[in-house]
Amino acid sequence: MLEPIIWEKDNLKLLDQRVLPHKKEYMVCKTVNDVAFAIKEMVVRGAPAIGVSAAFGVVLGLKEGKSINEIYELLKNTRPTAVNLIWALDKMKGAYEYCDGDINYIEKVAIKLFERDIEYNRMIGKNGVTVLNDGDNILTHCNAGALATAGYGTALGVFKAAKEAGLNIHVYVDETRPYLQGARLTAFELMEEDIPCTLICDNMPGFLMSQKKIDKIIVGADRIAKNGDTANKIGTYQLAVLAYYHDIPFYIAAPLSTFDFTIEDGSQIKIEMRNGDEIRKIKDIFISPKNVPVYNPAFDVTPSHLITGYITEFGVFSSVNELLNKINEGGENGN
Ligand SMILES: CSC[C@H]1O[C@H](OP(=O)(O)O)[C@H](O)[C@@H]1O
Repeated sequence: MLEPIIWEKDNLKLLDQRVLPHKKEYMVCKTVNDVAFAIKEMVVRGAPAIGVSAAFGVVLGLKEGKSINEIYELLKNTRPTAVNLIWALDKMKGAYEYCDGDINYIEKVAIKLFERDIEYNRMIGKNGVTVLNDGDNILTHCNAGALATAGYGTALGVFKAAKEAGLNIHVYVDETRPYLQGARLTAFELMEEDIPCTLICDNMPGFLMSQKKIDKIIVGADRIAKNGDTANKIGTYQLAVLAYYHDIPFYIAAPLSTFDFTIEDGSQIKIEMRNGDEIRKIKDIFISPKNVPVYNPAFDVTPSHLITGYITEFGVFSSVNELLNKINEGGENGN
């Protein structure tokens, strides 16, 4: 199993996703500033992975003697869209206040968040298998795999669980410009897992759908509002529109920590705008005029009416209300 995040007591090792798949290098984070840099520069990326890394960043910051509020603000301001970041920071701040700053207790909380992410991902995987059929061709976008989480994956966790369940599936992987999470990370993960996949350009899904070559779409998420509107990697919305037009089921795979019940709908989700050179360049080579104006939102928002279902650790739900009812019936653990 890939290990994107390794906690080693006094440092946090993060697999540098900027150089995958051809280089496997770890950035060793010894300070909270190192972790903040790693999140902002996408050394580590993916909503759950960002949250878990920030949790360990809190531990490193406290060991440096920084105040919890200073650490919280530093990490909170790295990337604005994935709610898992603030969710993890709130968990860590709550633990700090509960144990009055006992570093050993706080470290245990961070480790628990890491372990639970993997556990919940496996549950998401198993629940996701129920929406698949043997022989399905599934399209995914960006990377919602081990590299986007503590080490198993949400959307890719479904594909892993499907393989473990003996289903023969095939995955179309779009490249996902400009950071190329699909081409560089998802294709890498699926090849490592020996899950049949085909890499396509971002402009090809519509043609595949018109040929009826895609049976389902499963993607990850960065923030899901109370009404089910979902922020995910830029390009997700247009896939959902195409899926709706072609009557193809469109699923979001995400843990409860990605749901933001403090916001009513997607209009309240802050969309991260990233540096224009991410589009102007590929591997530091300009592919456009150096001073061409650029628009580079890292995410877009898919309205809930385009989403068939939400695959979570509690099960598969057609709406967020259905998920909330399940949780309220069975308590936090949903059973
Ligand atoms: C497991 S959800 C991962 C989610 O995060 C990605 O964004 P980024 O690579 O910019 O951190 C993308 O939206 C994925 O769906």
